[in-house]
Amino acid sequence: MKIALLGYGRMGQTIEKIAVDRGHEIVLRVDKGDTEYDITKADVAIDFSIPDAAFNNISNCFYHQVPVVSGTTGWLDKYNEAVSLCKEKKGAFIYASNFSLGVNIFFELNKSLAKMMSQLEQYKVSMEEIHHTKKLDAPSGTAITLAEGIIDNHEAYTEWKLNDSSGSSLPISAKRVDDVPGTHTVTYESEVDTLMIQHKAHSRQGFALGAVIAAEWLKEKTGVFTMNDVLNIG
Ligand SMILES: NC(=O)C1=CN([C@@H]2O[C@H](COP(=O)(O)OP(=O)(O)OC[C@H]3O[C@@H](n4cnc5c(N)ncnc54)[C@H](OP(=O)(O)O)[C@@H]3O)[C@@H](O)[C@H]2O)C=CC1
Ligand SMILES: O=C(O)C1=N[C@H](C(=O)O)C[C@H](O)C1
Repeated sequence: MKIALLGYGRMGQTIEKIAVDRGHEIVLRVDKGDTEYDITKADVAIDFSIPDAAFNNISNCFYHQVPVVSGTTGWLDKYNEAVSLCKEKKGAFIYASNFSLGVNIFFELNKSLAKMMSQLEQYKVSMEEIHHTKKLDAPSGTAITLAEGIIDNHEAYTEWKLNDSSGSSLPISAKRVDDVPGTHTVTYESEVDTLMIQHKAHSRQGFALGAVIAAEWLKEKTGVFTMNDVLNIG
């Protein structure tokens, strides 16, 4: 499979190694300032760029009918626009805030737990995410997906807020520490005990492998999909 990498930073370079190990060829590496490139030489594009660039990178793939997998976070105010454009241009698209297989299981576990805890008023929920200091967005895309999973399944919460537990807000704390690839913790606390679920990435390998698996799955499809479609869960 011929792959275009849209964004050749920490994730782009990790994806390259895994893709080559799985027998794929990288035919294009696009980074800041690269505007004149031929996306059509790729069978599939993988976008791990920056919040300000993701929507344009993804749209360009739709205009040229190149299937695109995006893991860039912090641009989701334009997600619905991207979905509409994909459908209009008969493109193929998967976005995930986290491509690691473990986190996608964690997302489902989080929803089931929220449904059960919704019946137990004595427990208050909070979330924490920890990432490296170079991360541009806060809270992380993964934390937002986890928060949405709780809000959809727990009666007491209607929105999430950074460090604010007032009213029906689910508080998220975002910490930045050198070199941490990504740790997410959901905590339910009562007066008598604490229940926690956590996913801790040991490196970027898991995110990159999931993105390559998603690209292999998407290559000859048309439509808008999620990692649940790829993994057949949820
Ligand atoms: N969904 C998931 O599983 C995961 C998502 N992420 C997300 O992926 C994104 C990238 O993360 P990471 O690799 O760590 O970040 P990096 O900063 O290491 O890489 C981003 C790259 O994008 C480049 N870039 C800037 N502008 C453009 C543009 N217009 N087109 C293409 N590339 C451009 C940057 O260049 P320059 O440095 O010169 O500006 C940089 O090389 C982030 O949004 C992060 O949150 C990260 C890990 C997992
Ligand atoms: O920027 C990162 O590094 C990561 N970003 C994603 C996010 O915002 O959730 C996924 C992962 O946690 C690493």
